[in-house]
Amino acid sequence: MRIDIISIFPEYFTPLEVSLVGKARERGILDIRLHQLRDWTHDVHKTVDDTPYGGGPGMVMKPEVWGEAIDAVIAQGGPEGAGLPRMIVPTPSGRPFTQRVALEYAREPWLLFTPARYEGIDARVVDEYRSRLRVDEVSIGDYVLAGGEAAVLVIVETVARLLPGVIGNAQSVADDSFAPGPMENLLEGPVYTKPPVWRGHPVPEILLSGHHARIARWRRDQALRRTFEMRPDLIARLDPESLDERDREV
Ligand SMILES: N#Cc1c(-c2ccc3cc[nH]c3c2)n[nH]c1N
Repeated sequence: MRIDIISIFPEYFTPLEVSLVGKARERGILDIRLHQLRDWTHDVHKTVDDTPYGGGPGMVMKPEVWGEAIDAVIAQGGPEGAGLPRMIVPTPSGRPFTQRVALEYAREPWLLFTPARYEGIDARVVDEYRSRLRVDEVSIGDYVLAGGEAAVLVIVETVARLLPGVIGNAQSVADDSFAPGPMENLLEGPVYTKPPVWRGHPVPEILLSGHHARIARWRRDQALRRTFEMRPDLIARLDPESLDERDREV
């Protein structure tokens, strides 16, 4: 997968050089390219923003600069056969970024991220590229960041771990909270490792039993309880068909 990120803070993406994403890049699973938006300005101050039409606080990012930058990245071409990139615009007013959306993105050969700053990008940029590309305006949550870069970090890491070969144990991905399937809309329960007792806190006996069916049942019970406690809104979204008799008792 090829990922291009255009930003006025390319240094914000240093975390993508380490850990899981960094290793995926070293192994050639991910090709991430960073671009400094100011490289497409033409004034001595490298201006990327201006005052909003209609008045109001803050500044708006200029369409000309973004247009030249996006056109240049597209012109570089992507992976063979990839065609044009899917453009992802982080914004608090976007559709929710969920595990299901991440799975969609993980199937794409080429993603182009355009994280904004200030009050956002002139709306005509999205209008322009919707006529040429698939453009997604997405939000990573109901709170307001100072810019889109942190959202790109979240999205890239979430997508990268879904790529074949990135996570050693594919079952771990399949067992994720929110992963489509038996765990969709369920939170993962508690996890434990050695020692069997730590500061007087024992590991639940069932986990030491070696009885895999009972352990699986216990884990599902814990997931249902945790979801009920922490995210009752998700319980309402559970498909009743996916619940067995035991689930209904939890
Ligand atoms: N995604 C997302 C966002 C943002 C966000 C995204 C872009 C900009 C540009 C200026 N401020 C921004 C906030 N806030 N909260 C989210 N869930």
